[in-house]
Amino acid sequence: MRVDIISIFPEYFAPLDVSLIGKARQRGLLDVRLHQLRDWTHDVHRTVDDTPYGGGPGMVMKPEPWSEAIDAVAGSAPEPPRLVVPTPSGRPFTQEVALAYAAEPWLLFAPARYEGIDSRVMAEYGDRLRLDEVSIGDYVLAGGEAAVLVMVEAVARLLPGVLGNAGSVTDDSFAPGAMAGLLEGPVYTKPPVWRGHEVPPILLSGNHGAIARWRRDQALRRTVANRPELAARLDPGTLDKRDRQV
Ligand SMILES: NC(=O)c1ccno1
Repeated sequence: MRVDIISIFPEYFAPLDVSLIGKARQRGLLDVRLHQLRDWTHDVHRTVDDTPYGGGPGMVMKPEPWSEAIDAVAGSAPEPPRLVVPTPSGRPFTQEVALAYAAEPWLLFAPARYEGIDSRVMAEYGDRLRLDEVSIGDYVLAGGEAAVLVMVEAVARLLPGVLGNAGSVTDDSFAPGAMAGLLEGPVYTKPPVWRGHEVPPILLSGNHGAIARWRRDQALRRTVANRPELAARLDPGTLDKRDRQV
């Protein structure tokens, strides 16, 4: 997968050089290319923003630098990238969206600063680059860069070969299949007793069927406790009799 990121703070993405993502890049599983938006300005101050039409606080990012940058990166590629713009006013970025992005050969992220990008940029590229305006949560950041880091990590870990243990993906919270719509339950490792806290005996039983049942019960309980709105949306068809007793 190729990932291009256009930003006025490309240095913000240094974390993509470390850990799993860094290793995936070294192994050629992920090709991340960073671009400085100001390289597509033509004034001495390398200006990327201006005051908003209609008045109001803050500044709006000018359309010209963005369109020149996007055209330079995505160009007239026969199979152009999907353009992803992080914004609090976007649709929710969920595990389902991450899975969809992981199936894309090329993503182009356009994190904004200030009050956002002139909306005509989205109108210009909406169809051709399958524009997706997404939000990582109901809060406002100083810019979209942190949201891009979150999305790149959520997507990259789904790529074949990135995680050492592919099973980690199938057991994820929100993963499709048996865990669909459920939060992950508690996890434990050695020692069996720590400061008087015992590991639940079922996990030491070796009874894999009972362990799987216990883990699902715990996932259901945590989902009901922490995300009742998700629990309410669980497909009754996926709940068995035992689930209903939880
Ligand atoms: N919530 C978000 O995704 C976001 C992006 C930029 N600022 O906030």
